[in-house]
Amino acid sequence: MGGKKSGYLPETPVFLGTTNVNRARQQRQGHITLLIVFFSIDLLLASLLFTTVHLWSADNDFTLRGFWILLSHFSTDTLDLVLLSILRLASLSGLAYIGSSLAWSEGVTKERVQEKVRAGKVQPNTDVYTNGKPQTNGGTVGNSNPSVGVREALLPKKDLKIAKHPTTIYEEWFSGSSKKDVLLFVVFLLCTVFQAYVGAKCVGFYFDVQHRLFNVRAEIWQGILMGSTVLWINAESTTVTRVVDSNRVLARALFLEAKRAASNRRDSQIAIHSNDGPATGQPSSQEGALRGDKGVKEEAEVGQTSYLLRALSLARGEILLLSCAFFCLAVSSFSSLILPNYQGRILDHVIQRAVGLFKRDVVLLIVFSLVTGLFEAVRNLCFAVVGKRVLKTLQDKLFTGIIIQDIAYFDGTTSGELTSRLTNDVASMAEPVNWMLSALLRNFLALGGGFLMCFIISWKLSMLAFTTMAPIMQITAVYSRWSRELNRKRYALLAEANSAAAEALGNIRTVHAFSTEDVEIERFKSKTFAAMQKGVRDAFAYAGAVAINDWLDLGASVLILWYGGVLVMNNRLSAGKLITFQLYWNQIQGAYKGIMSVLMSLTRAAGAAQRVLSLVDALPDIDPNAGTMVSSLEGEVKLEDVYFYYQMRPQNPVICGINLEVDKGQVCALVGRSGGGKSTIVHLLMRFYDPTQGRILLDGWNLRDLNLKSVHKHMGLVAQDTQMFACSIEENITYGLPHYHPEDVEEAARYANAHDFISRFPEGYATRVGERGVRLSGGQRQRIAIARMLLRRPKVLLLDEATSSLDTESEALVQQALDRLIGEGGRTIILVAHRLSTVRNADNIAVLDKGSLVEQGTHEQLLERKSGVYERLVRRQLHKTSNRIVEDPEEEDGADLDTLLEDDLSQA
Ligand SMILES: Nc1ncnc2c1ncn2[C@@H]1O[C@H](COP(=O)(O)OP(=O)(O)OP(=O)(O)O)[C@@H](O)[C@H]1O
Repeated sequence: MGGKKSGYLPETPVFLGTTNVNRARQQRQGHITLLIVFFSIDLLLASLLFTTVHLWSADNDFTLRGFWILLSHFSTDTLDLVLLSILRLASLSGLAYIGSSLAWSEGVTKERVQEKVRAGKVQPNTDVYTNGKPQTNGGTVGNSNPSVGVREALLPKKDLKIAKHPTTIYEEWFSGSSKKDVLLFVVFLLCTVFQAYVGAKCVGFYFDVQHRLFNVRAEIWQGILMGSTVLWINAESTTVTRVVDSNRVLARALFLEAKRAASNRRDSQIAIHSNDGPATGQPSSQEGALRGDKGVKEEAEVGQTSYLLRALSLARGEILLLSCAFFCLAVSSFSSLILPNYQGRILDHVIQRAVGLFKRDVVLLIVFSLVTGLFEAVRNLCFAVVGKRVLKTLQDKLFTGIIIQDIAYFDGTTSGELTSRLTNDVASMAEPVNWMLSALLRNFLALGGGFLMCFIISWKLSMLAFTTMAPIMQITAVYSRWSRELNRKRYALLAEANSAAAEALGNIRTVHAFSTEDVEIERFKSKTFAAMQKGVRDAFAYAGAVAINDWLDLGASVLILWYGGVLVMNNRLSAGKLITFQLYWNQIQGAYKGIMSVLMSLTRAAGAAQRVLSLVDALPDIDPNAGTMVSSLEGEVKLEDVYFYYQMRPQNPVICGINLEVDKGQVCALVGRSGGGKSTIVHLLMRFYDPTQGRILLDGWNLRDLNLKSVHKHMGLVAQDTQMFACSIEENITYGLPHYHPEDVEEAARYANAHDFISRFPEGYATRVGERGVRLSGGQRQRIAIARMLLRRPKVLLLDEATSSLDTESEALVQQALDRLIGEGGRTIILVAHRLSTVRNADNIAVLDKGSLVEQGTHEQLLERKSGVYERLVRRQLHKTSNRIVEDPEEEDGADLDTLLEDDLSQA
């Protein structure tokens, strides 16, 4: 971690927000209360069952004595249920309490603090405070010992007692997540055992046949008790999970609050210095973060529900196709729901040898099968078309989302990472949309219909079979949560692999020149290997979850056949009905698995969706469409007390309080040693970034208030590294211009000394230049860039060392073009100078060093200043050149000013 930037340190400790802490505490209490309410109802129902069956049905003795007699005679069936309810109340509430205590401690362990700091989510200088005092070592929290102090700073005092205890005892050998997993496993086990027991008890319950009224009532209690158990098992585990998970809520609340407070403070500090309104976000050098010009942005978490809603909103335009799909879905679901009914009936007809009915039902079965198949096919087609269209919309939206981001965002990411988002993530996100909507709805209908039919056939059998449903749901929920997190990391690793590949391929010549193919291959392999490891872990967990679920499924089938067989043998159910029930049960299983597979795809897709949607939703801080439109520019440029640092190096101020004025039509040369901030000024003038402090004025207007797109129409930039597109020379010159005359293109090319070499190509202006212009020489690229800029006739010209990387001949040609341009007048030109000849002719020469303006004036004025930096520079240069044999008159002027200046400034 680097040193601290005092400007960002608040004088008083950050207030951690008791509101959030209280909210989290209330949430925890709410969960436990809910749990107690659930179990109290459970206990009440079990007691009512006991009372109904035994107390009121026996001899109607309502006295305490009668109750006591009954208690000593009761059947174990009902007592068991009462005791079970008490046990549930005690054990699961206790576990929930332990869970919540762990949550408090986990929210603030040093690992979490370090994790946050490492992830750049908490700025060590601004967010973490020891005993209410800021850390003074410039952010050592991330790499040394944050100690209990951090925790103390993060928690209100009375909560520390709970927090410290489990943390200090188990911290070293038992991580928070393991504690949570063990706790959840215990809860799951208890719930499953309790529920299976209640199911078996209720179904095999003994009733006194002489007391029918009481028996009916008892059946009702029993049904409610069992039915509610099915629901509660989920409610219980969900509640406990959420209580345990509230460590996230807590930690999040705390950290967010800290972050917000720090950010607010920073805003107010910046606002004091700046006339341009407050900045937001966090300055951070964190790679790959979502950032705008004002700092890192919080990426909203995309869960399954929000993903589903977003996917649906993307398909909004397809309402006609969707309606058709839904209609087909309704028809096919209804007819497929009827099929098992006919299958069971056919079997009963076979047993009863009813030939007429048998034939009729077979025909109906065929008709319903055909209808189902036809409507299924149309439904699939409609959804598939919707899916493809959604994919396209998503790709377009993401590319738009990426390209409009602030330049600061691209400083912190790589093109490989972005292409990975555009390809892998978009595909992963959109792939389930192809079939997800369809599968989800179809399976939900099949599930609901199946449930209904099962209950109609035999509610007792249904109750028994459904005891396995809740544990299956629980396992699936746990797996999906875990898998989502894992897959998010896997996609991040794949993106890194993509980045590594893109970087290596982009610099393929350097790779070959240095023979670093093996290094690059290893780099790529290490990322794909890590991603594969995560994928394999996911596969194992998936197989485990599926295996347990299958066993539970099979268990349910055995229960159905066992208890159903008993019912059939007692003539309380026909064999056909049992088969029908089994078929519906299979349908429910299939539908449930279908829903789960959709949910798992959703889980995977939600991870990818987060990476896609975060960019789709993120608006740039510098909005190119906002602000006052500019129809024409005079070209007066002014920098007023400008400060700036790049986000990727927030500790390193690049521009430190520069004031500079360039009148309209003037030529201003920026000179100075390498890394002095010359190109940065050009970037600020193009508004690639906004100054951290101070203002840039264009014709007296604050650049921030002007519409950037309209400003750029009047500005031209020839950058150090010329950027070409893989298309023809003509397309490169006319880039971004909707209309142009071919003669103008040629004129611009002539002016830029490019026409001759272009004409020598067999295909002339139609010659394709290759990726990034690889089929052209550096000088040729540079001259095409100048022609591109000239064609737009800009009022303000920014030339950033346009001849820096050229050989003497190309340099002379490019320089000639530039000199002609400068000599022409009428344009404001700001150039980062490389050659003395250009500098000498400038109206104003600004000498920059370490981000400050150390000297400025005309060539003559600067020379008059005896022992000024510039004057010494020129003197030294003359001395140097006089000791050389100068063959080329160009070369005399072309002595490298930077090198001379550098020497000079270091001596000064
Ligand atoms: N995108 C960036 N992110 C972080 N730091 C940057 C970035 N671009 C430049 N810098 C740093 O800012 C400082 C000024 O860079 P700048 O390119 O403005 O210098 P310069 O005077 O134009 O140098 P040269 O003459 O070598 O081009 C340097 O220390 C550089 O390392």
